[in-house]
Amino acid sequence: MTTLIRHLSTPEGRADPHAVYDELRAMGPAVRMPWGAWMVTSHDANHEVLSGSGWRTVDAAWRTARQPTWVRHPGLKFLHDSALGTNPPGHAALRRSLGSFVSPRSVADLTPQIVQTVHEYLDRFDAVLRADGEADFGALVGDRLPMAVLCIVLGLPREDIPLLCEMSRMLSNVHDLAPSKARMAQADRAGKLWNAYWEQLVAQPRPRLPEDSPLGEWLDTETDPAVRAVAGSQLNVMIEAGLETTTSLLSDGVVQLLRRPDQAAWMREHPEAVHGAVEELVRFVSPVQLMTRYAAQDTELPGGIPVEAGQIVHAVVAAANHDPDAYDSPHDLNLARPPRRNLAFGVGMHYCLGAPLARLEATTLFPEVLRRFDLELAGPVGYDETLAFRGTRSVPVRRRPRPAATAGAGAAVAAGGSASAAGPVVVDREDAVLVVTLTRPDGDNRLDRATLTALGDVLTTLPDDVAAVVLRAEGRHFCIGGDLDELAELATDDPDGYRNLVELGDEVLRAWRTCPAVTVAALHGNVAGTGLGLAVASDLRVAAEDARFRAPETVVSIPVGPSEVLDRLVAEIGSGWTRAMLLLGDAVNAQEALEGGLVQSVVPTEKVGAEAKRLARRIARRDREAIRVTKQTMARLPHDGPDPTEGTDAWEAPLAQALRRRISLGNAR
Ligand code: HEM
Repeated sequence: MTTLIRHLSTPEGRADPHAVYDELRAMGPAVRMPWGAWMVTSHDANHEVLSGSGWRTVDAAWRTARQPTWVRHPGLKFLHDSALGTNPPGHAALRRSLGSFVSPRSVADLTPQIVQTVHEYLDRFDAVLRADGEADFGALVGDRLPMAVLCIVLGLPREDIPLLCEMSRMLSNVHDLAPSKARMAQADRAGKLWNAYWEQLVAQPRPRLPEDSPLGEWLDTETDPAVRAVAGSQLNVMIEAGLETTTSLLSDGVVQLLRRPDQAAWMREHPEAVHGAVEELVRFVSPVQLMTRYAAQDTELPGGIPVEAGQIVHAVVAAANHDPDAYDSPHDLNLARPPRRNLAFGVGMHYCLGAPLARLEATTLFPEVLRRFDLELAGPVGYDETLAFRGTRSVPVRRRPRPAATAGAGAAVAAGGSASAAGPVVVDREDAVLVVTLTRPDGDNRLDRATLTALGDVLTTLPDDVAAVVLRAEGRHFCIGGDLDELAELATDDPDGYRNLVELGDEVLRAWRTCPAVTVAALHGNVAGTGLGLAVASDLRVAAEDARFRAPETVVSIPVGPSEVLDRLVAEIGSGWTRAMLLLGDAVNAQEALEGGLVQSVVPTEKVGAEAKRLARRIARRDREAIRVTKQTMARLPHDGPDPTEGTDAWEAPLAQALRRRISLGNAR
């Protein structure tokens, strides 16, 4: 057993502790450690020990009875003054007082500032990567960003970030399973430093705190003397709890995404599913590996194992989060995994107070890393010695070499102003504005495979310095939808090709919706089916007076299934209007579209392109970063109604059937 546990501290064990956790799990529901404590690895046992009424977190009373010298260690003193190291009845007041810093409301108010900070740290990382060809994501982002965010949340001076990181990291040694004397001594030194820092921070008239500092406000308004007496300890533990954990999630999360390009690609393609994807990363990484509890009285662990009052149990949540009885293929990262609550943020009365904040950081950072960089690991990942945390430190990365560029199949890109006439899509560049024109007037700009591919190419090769993209069309109509004839033929002759084309349509609409530049659609004539989807996936929509909007599918006996078009329609005009458009199939004219929120302005038909370009040029003059962050923030807002992209598979068969029926009836559009 000693050898097995020791292996956890070796570089191999730190890199992959699950081989050991699996072995421990195979030994039974609870395993006795050489130092007399029990260790539990199953999901059920972890859940019981962390949230059952017969268990207590290790507190001052337990320490005094068994380790009377604990009071000599400031780090342990902070811990047992704080919510994290306290049991009822004292715990509730301490937890309540900390809650104000990280309530969902406070986090929502600070979101723009936090999102901005994520970008700022990625810019710094980018600069080093450009200059040196390689950069340590762990040191430059994972280590520092969580502290920068904590400084915003608490209102601490930003120049203190390096000192706070240093102190906090050394102090967190006290949470480890069996910290060495050297690591305890390091924590003790850091504890003294913290005491001096805290005194200076709160000394009246508090010159070190920014004017609107939440901590300053808290110090002015918190009246409970029991809470005030331990304010410094509480703040210290809050920082420790928020730093080490979030660092591991951000750094190790990126490691896992780089190791699994298929999962990274999935995340890129499914921005709408980022919350579930982050929960899976939290489960997979489990920044807190284990937590410790003691039995309040003589009791039993699941499996009938007797435990005496006061005896210690280590709940290995990292193992519980990889328990095959709780998760299918638990050692596979699967960002599309059906939701099931994991234990990474704990469970029960000590459930993580900072979870909304950590989630915000992660849901902002991961997609942004994937959007901005194509990275690979440039060397081994470095982990700390700690067993209690994942302890991810250095993550050396470099840009992945690009395969030789291939020209877009159908998009003709003209760099300096004049557009080429080839292909179903023509692209014209005017400074920071790109004008994309659908040029298949003969086919009423139907979105066939060639047009979708060309549009997709435009988006994947979009230069970074393009601020806005105008989408317009030649001919009588903007776009009358997908090419149903092409789809119907495929549905009959080539099921794979058919499925592939349906997916391509959704992918292009998704890419258009998540385009980093602002998109402006100039809409005239008929705007129908997938064409309507392109319109509603655009950020801004200008309608010509002759524009008519329509979702004609049910009129021609085609069922409407979960799709980007449906998702966007519900988000933009609400489910009532969407229902009316889908079920009646009637055309909505420009004025009605304006009233229903489908477009934001209506202009004379001959001016629609010029008006869209005017808006795009206005956007191009704005601060690029402010626009980008705002667009991202908007994309995060939930819309009402269920996720319409769920259950796509169930819809594909009826659609194919309907299309085949069209062919057999010779039912041309
Ligand atoms: C990915 C990031 C994070 C993870 C995985 C995580 C995990 C956890 C876990 C497992 C617990 C329960 C400990 C126990 O039951 O003994 C906990 C508690 C706590 N966490 Fe987090 N945490 C994270 C981020 C944060 C952040 C950003 C903050 C603060 C801003 C924070 C503040 C706290 C506090 C104050 C507690 C103690 C709550 C109590 O005892 O009532 N955490 N966290």
